[in-house]
Order: sequence, then structure tokens, then C-alpha cells
Amino acid sequence: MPAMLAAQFMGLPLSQSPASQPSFRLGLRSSPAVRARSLAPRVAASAAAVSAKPAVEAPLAADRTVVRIGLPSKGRMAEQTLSLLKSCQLSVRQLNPRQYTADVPLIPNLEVWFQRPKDIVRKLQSGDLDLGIVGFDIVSEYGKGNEDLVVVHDALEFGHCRLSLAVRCYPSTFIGTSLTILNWIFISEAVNFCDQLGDKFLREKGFKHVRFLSADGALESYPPMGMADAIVDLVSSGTTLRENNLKEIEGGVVVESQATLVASRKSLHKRKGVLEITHELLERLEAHLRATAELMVTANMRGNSAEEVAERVLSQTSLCGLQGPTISPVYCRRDGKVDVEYYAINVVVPQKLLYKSIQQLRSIGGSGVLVTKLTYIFDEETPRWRNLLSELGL
Ligand SMILES: Nc1ncnc2c1ncn2[C@@H]1O[C@H](COP(=O)(O)OP(=O)(O)OP(=O)(O)O)[C@@H](O)[C@H]1O
Ligand SMILES: O=P(O)(O)OC[C@H]1O[C@H](OP(=O)(O)OP(=O)(O)O)[C@H](O)[C@@H]1O
Ligand SMILES: [Mg+2]
Repeated sequence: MPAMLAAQFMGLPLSQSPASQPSFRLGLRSSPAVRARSLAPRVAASAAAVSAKPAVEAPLAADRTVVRIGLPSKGRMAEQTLSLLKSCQLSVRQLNPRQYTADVPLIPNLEVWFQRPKDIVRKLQSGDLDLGIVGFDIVSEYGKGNEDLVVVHDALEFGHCRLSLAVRCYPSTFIGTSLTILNWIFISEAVNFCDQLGDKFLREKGFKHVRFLSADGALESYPPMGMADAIVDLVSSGTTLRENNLKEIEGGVVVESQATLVASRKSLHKRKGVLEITHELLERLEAHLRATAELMVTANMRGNSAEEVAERVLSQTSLCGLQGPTISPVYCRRDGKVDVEYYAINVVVPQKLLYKSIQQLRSIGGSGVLVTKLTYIFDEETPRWRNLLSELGL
């Protein structure tokens, strides 16, 4: 920031009217909705089609008997989505990489359609898809206010990012500057990745004077090129911002995002098989995601009885398992008689406590420790399923 403007800012009363502020430009990545607004009437129809809330409620295509799920066709989410499904034993079979459709052999009534993330949300709204896996940022941007979209699983543990406001790096006095203050000093134009979200966020924060630009990508290049003062874009590691000399603003996070499983409420209610498939997907996803954080530890321990071994195991903080350790006798034949001298202990421990658990096991006489990865941990019923049923009034 030029010294003069900095000085001007320091003496600026916060009640000063926006009209008297220095002009500030912010860069946003354009969505088809915004581009369509500025194009000829020929494209007005597509603009309506992408509006956050369809004017006319989409009918359910009654003749379709197969259930459809939309998966990201390209980009960083595509590969991770397929790998998550594979980890849930739901491998997607795509005969040809150029084909937009595929299937999941384990769920015969499920058809996979590879689509761009924003198209997945639009097609859920139009009734052409029943389920989808997309980032929460896209659900918020394109599905906002649409009652027909239901987030079935909100934390699939990949695609973590945040939609955030960032500005050029100014002298350290301004780093950590709050939104309110920044508002007065230098944003007059911004580039926005998520038009609806970015626009609403900044207006609500009082950035009424900001002019939004449309852009298709590489938003981080706008401020250094002098085309905008700020950007509203996705940030994950922060590398792109840093490499382009930009900084996030304190309090400038518009939305936190990660991959989600989304469904059409109408499909869940009316299309045969959707609720059952959603239940299976949800159960497998939950059970798998839960299992990735845990390990199964098995060890042998000398003891006089299962209870006595249990006392020792339960005296250790990291060996309590999900409900408690499973302790079973190890039978051996001695002097012609079946005898029990050792007990096998099975206990599920959090991955991050593995080494501590091993140390605790050894300290109470455990030996021959085996550690196994878990594929699934199924609970009695997942809270997300109960929530979904109650959200659907079922
Ligand atoms: N840097 C990132 N780290 C983690 N997740 C991200 C990141 N950027 C985007 N995402 C997530 O991935 C989703 C898809 O982004 P991606 O860049 O693959 O496609 P896109 O930007 O919509 O398409 P395109 O780049 O062709 O315009 C985003 O909606 C967001 O949820
Ligand atoms: O904080 P980081 O880890 O650096 O990630 C942030 C970048 O990732 C996304 O871009 P992407 O790579 O998808 O390119 P795009 O702008 O062409 O979509 C996003 O739009 C940012 O530019
Ligand atoms: Mg991208």
C-alpha cells in the first residue's frame, strides 16, 4: 500500500460514508449466471437454468427407473471421489474414459454420470440426477435457497478448502487487518469465484461500493495485474495466494468447504430405490471414514483369568477400545490336558494413539503385538441417517 494511502487510512473515521472512500476493485471468477446476464437474450434461457432457485419446480422424470448419481468428471475432486468409493468397495466401472456414464457393479440399480461439479447441483435441482458428490462450496453457490437439495453427508474428508477474501500484501501494519477496516481503505473492485456467495458476503459486511468483475480462472493474477484490489476465491494450502503476493483477510472466510454427498429431496421421497441406495452409500461412507481413523491391535498376554487380564488392560487410558477390549483365552495342550495360560486381546485404538497404546500394552505384559487396518466400523445406526429421515419427515 502506498504510504500516502496508508496515512490517509489511519486517520479515516469509520463512520465516513462509502462515497468518499478511495475506489477499490475486487476480482471474482465468473459463473455462467453472471456471464449470461451480460450476454444477448439468446442465452437468457441458460441463465434461468442456472439461477439458484428454479422459477418452475422441476418435475420428477417418472419413466426413469434407474437411480442416478453425479460424480465430478474432472479436476481434483474426480480422482478422490473414485478412490473414496473404491475404499468403500464401491468401485466405479467406466468402460471408456471419454464416456460420461459408468456403473457400480455392487449396486446394479445405480447409474453413474460424470459431470462438472456445478452441473451436478443443477441436475439434482432439475431432477436429472438423484444423488451427487460435490464440494460444499458448489452446493452453497448453486443450490442456495433450494429446498430440494439435501446434504446427506457433509464431511467426506477430502476437497478441503475455503472460499475466502484475499488482497495484495501490504506493509505488516495491515496484516491481520479486520474486514471493517479494510472495507474503508482499498477494495473498490473484486474478482469473485462464487458470485452469489461472494457478493452476498461482501454486501453483508458493508462492502456496498465494491464493483465485481467476472473471471473464469486464475483469479490470483487479477490483483498483481492491477485489474482488481481483492479476490474471493478458493484457498486450500494458501500456496497460490502466497505465490501471487496475496493475503487472506481476517474474518474474510465466506464458506468452509469439503466434499459432500448431496441428494434431491424429491427423488428421496418419490423415486423407487433412491432412499435404499442413499442408506447403503451413507452407511458404507460413514463406516469407512470412521475406520480410517482407527487401527485394530492384537496382542497376547499371560494371565490367570480373562477378568484379571481385563483389569490390567482397562487400567491403561489408550486401551479402552470402542466399547471395551475383547479378551479371549488362547488354548494349548499341556501334559495331555487343554490349558489356558495366555489371553488374546483385541482392541481398536485411534491411529494417532497407536504408539502410546503399544507402549501401554507392553507395560502390562503384552507381547506379539499385531496391528491391522480396518475397512469398516459399522455403528448400530448412523446419526446422519436418523437426521436424514427426520429431515424428510419419515
Ligand atoms: N485448491 C483446492 N484444494 C482442495 N479442494 C479444492 C481446491 N480448489 C477447489 N477445490 C474443490 O474442488 C471443487 C472442484 O474444483 P476444480 O478446480 O476441480 O473444478 P472447477 O474449478 O469447478 O473447474 P474448472 O477448474 O475447470 O473451472 C471445488 O468446488 C472445491 O470444492
Ligand atoms: O491454496 P491452494 O492450495 O494453492 O489452492 C487454491 C487454488 O486452487 C484452486 O484453483 P485450481 O487449481 O482448481 O485452478 P483453477 O483456478 O483453474 O480452477 C483455487 O481456485 C485456487 O486458485
Ligand atoms: Mg479449479
